[in-house]
Amino acid sequence: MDDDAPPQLVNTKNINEEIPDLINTDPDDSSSVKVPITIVTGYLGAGKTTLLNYILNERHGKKIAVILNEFGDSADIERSLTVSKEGQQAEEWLDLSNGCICCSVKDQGVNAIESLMERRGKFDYILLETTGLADPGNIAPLFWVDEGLGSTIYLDGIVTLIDAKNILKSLDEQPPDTDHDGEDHNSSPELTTAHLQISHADVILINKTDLVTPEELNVVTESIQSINSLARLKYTSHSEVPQLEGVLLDLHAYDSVSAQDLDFASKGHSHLDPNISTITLSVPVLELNQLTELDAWLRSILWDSTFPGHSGHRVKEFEIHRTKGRILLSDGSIRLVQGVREVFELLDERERSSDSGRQSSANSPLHQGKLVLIGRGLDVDAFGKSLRTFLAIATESQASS
Ligand SMILES: Nc1nc2c(ncn2[C@@H]2O[C@H](COP(=O)(O)OP(=O)(O)OP(=O)(O)O)[C@@H](O)[C@H]2O)c(=O)[nH]1
Repeated sequence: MDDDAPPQLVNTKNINEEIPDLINTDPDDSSSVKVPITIVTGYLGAGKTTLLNYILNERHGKKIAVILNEFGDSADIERSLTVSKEGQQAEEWLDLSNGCICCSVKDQGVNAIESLMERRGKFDYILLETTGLADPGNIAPLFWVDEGLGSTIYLDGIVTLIDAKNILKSLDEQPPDTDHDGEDHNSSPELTTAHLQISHADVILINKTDLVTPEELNVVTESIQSINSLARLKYTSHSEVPQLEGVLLDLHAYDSVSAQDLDFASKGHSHLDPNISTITLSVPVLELNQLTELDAWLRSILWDSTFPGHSGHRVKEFEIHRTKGRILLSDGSIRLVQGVREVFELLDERERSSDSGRQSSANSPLHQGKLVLIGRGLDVDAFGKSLRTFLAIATESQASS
């Protein structure tokens, strides 16, 4: 964030003195409610800081805490997890005139959030701006899994900003040979940071639309949708998003899966990018006991990057960044599938809709289940065949035993 922005900042050096007032033992108050966090990512210069300044200066009725830091890659996260709190705390806390608070942190990713949570009650939303080189797939599971930070925070969504003028160049860049942790766990020399930021996004803001022609914008849109057909797209100039609610914030992207989103993803977007794409698989109506097989199939493709029953060497055939699905069961119930990289959940829709206060009636009925996968090297026919075969073999062996 620029040193000279945003305006009207009031320095709250003595913020710690206010903490006792914020601690409330009433279980019904805000301190027992999980706080949503939205990750704002995007390549260098895409407009992330401009977006946060915009949000911090708008009157939106939310008390938003912003964290700016160097949440770059898994090596950064590990470092920040192991550094003691007294270590290299480099925070600057600012109270903004519209009720937001802002925390500028350099390399204390997880500690910054823990320290922020000590100020609960002062804010009801967290925005985390990552560096331009961050891979959101490394960061998202920190807030999603139900332990550690995940017990006080829930991941609401990942917003990726795109520089409409430069994105095609960024997608063509030669990526580094390995990740920062020295391991080639993406196993793909073809994917750039820009690919990863697009493939993990729940919302994509195509920014800097003032710098391109409508024709150029169409090409950019097609390229992005060919990578990630699930994300909702929004066009912006100077990162201005007049309505935040439901567009950037409060998406519930990790605890709900709407039939409309899956329908949209399967609308046959072109496969322009040779490396990475979105595929949609139809899943037949399953018996309750077939969920075990579905779970085993998902573990194989997400944990081992290979189809179950694959003999011989376990080579990584593909990599999956994002998984979403609605599975219909013969008893009329629905299971939701949510995944980021190897972390995934199979959720009962009824529980989730009451959890998140959302009603599933917003979802049009599907006659069969759907599973949407975003990742590298995904061949829709091979995946469909593997899933059908695996479920059929399991059903046959259950019938004969
Ligand atoms: N013309 C134009 N310029 C923009 C727009 N959005 C942002 N900018 C400018 O682009 C530059 C980079 O914007 P930032 O918001 O700093 O981008 P960032 O993603 O935070 O950049 P890094 O922190 O370096 O990754 C700034 O000079 C902005 O004023 C836009 O929609 N149109």
